[in-house]
Amino acid sequence: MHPPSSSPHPHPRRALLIINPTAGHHSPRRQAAFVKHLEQAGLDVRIMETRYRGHAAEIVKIHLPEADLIIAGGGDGTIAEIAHAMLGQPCPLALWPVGSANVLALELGVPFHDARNATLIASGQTRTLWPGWLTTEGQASPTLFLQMVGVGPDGWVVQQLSTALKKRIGRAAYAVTALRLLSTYPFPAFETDVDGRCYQSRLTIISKGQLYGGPFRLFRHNHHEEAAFSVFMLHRLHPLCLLKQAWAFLCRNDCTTPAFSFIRGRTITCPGSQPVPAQSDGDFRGTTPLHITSAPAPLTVICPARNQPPSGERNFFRQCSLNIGKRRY
Ligand SMILES: Nc1ncnc2c1ncn2[C@@H]1O[C@H](COP(=O)(O)OP(=O)(O)OP(=O)(O)O)[C@@H](O)[C@H]1O
Repeated sequence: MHPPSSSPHPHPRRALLIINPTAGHHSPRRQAAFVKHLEQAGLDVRIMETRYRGHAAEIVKIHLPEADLIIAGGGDGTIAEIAHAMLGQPCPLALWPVGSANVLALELGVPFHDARNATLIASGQTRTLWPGWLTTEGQASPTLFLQMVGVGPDGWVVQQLSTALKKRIGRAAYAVTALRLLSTYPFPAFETDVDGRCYQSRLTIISKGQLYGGPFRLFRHNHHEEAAFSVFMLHRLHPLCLLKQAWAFLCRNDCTTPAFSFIRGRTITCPGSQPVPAQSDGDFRGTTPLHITSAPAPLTVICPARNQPPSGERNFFRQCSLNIGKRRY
């Protein structure tokens, strides 16, 4: 049913590079060097910089017919915005990961070395991904996501995050904001319905990939090429359950505490009698009630062939992440 997942794309030559100049690791100098690498690899590059949120989608709508491929220069939010505007088109999407977290690029094994990435982009090696499709309360139309959705404290942290702080200290801004959770966020319980089964949760993470918050591996499986998701739910805040889970995590044991669930699902709904904040791919998306399913069409993305471990997994984190990876999803 799904199209072939890994194939070379025929002669992509006219590249449209759409750049978010406010993204965490972008600089004009790095941009000039990257463009040179792309040109040396044989691509004709046209550069367009965004001026505001939503501008990248407008650029795609206007200039897509003149491009053989589009390169999204930014973080996960900009990539998702561009991917949404390209959905259903045969034109492939390449990534230039210059955001703060770049979780999708880590997940897909896109090189962070710009010369190597330019060579990959020119090679036209693609995979076919099935993005997620999120609708939240008050949203006129669904939002595409490529990596994950967080509902509850995760959504609250992204909602409260100061853009200036993120620009100054990068990913650490999430941790600093998260410290305020304990004093400010009420941790309400809310319903999460996964393929018709209903759970009580205080934090729900719906993910296409394995990584969370950068190089941390939370899930064992990767569903980028399937119309499915991994779902993590935190059911209880009982300190003993949390300690038990933390201990099992450190000892690399499986843990049967009822505080957590890892399951797989295709359709997720949080009906929400009270509004609970949600984020997708690092941007605040509103509140519950929300509904998640797969996007109506796949997306062709230039990246290495599958079955390589996520490129961002570092040794220390690999040790930790293997623990949680041993568990369910
Ligand atoms: N010129 C712009 N000014 C302000 N916001 C922009 C601009 N261009 C894009 N955006 C929006 O900024 C949001 C965040 O940007 P982006 O994801 O590229 O970088 P980041 O937040 O540094 O990286 P990451 O998502 O990996 O943490 C995106 O949702 C995007 O739509």
